Amino acid sequence: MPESRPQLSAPPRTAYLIASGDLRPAANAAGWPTQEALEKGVTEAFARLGWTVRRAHPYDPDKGHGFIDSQRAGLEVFKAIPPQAPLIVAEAVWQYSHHVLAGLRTHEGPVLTVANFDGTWPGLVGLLGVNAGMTKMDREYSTTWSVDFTDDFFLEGLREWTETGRITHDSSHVRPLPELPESPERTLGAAIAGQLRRDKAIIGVFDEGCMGMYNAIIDDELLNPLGIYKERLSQSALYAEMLRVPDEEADAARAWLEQAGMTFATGTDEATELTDRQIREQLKMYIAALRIADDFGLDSVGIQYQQGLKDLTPASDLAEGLLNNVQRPQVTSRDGSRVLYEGRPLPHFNEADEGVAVDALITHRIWTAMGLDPATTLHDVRWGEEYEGRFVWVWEISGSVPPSHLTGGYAGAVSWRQNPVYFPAGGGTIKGVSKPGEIVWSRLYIAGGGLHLDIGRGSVVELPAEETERRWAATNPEWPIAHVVTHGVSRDQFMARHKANHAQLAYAPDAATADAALVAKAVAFQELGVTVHLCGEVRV
Ligand SMILES: C[C@H](O)[C@@H](O)[C@@H](O)C(=O)CO
Repeated sequence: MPESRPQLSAPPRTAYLIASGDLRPAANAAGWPTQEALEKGVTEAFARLGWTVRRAHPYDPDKGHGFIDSQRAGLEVFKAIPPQAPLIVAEAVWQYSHHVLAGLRTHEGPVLTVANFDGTWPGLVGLLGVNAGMTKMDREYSTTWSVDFTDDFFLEGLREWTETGRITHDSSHVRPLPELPESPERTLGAAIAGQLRRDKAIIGVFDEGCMGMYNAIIDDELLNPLGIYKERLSQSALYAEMLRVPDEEADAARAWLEQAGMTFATGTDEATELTDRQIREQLKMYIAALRIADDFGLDSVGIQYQQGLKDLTPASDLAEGLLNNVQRPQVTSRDGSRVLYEGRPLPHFNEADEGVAVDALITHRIWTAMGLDPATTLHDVRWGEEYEGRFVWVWEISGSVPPSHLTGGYAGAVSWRQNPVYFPAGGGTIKGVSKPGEIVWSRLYIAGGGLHLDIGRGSVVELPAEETERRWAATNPEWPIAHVVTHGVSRDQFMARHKANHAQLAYAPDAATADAALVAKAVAFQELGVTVHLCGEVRV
């Protein structure tokens, strides 16, 4: 018989604190000082309310951090937490949600996720990821964030949570998609949805479940009614195909990129610098991904890259940004007889995020039908600060965007080595500054057992070069940056509402065209049975 465990009771005015971490030891050790500062700020703020914060798991001196660094570790930690205790999930780094979701699923007390509003490590990204995981599993939670843990918004939120077990946020910026008048965009959206349902499409997933992102897995039973089916592929097959690509083909792709104006910041130290060998392997991955996509007739593809591949070969980012761009080095079938996906992107969903896969596929089709640049990408919702009186987000995906999104296009794209903390085998990014312009932003997510889309308008704005450099230095300078202003959505409204670590964006040439494209996209999703929410100032 399994032994029963004694019932643990929750002490009064005490919250337990857990910290989910990365799976990669280097990332956990590097982010630990920032996590300590967050926990100190949170503990002091609770103390002011007469509450004690008790850490539920210790710092490990051998590992150099105090994060929960595996699902198993998470299960063990939860055994010692009284089931009814108020529980804080504190996140200052990127974290793998599955480390704690099992425990959170059955925990009976109120849960509060909290992050430092700071760009040093992707803690806000981690917070949004775990929130989205709990949203998908219908686990109730509250969430908050703070720059220095002394502001009224934060303290008032903690007071409310300690008194009621909940924090209420302002969601007055969200409304359902209303009945829309006849328009060419409405017709287009409905037609794109009809075609997808009728003819169906395939998204190819090279290993599902990247970095513990439970929220980024869309179950087939939710996905298939949209007409979208998964082709489950293995990263081993991708690597095997890379081995078949001759050096000359990869080198021709590199020559094409350099001809187009892209530069590579290369060196010779494999451990810390970007090398010609790494770039060659990355371009073999680009070619191999297109060939496998062609073999399986894919409409979109995603490479998770992490677990496994990161220890074998350089980062997938260079391949990913190129796949999402219309103009890119030409790739033929293995026998050289056919150009693959000629003159168009093969929409790629980074980190195998299937919410991105669906969004990118539909965006690609609508933007193409409207004669717009269909290049679309996700970004991490990384951080942000006010600049001259308005809040400007740092949206910064961890490696690459399609070069047409950058000021200067390929000429504005520089490839830097990925950070050894996350990417031991190196590889180059596609770094640059996203061009100023009008955008449609969105996110597909699972809530209440169904699919939802939040969609809004925004602008990518230009900031002075020094401000861009400051923001890069405060985050990851090797990654592409977008200075995003969300229309009619404040920082706190966005943070409270957003159900993903990622946000999708696509450009339009002017505001009126962006409004029209948003209508077509919203209608397409609605026709597919997705519940559409308009966020902020949106003209429909
Ligand atoms: C390298 C990092 O782990 C990133 O991959 C991470 O911050 C994310 O992109 C999460 O969306």
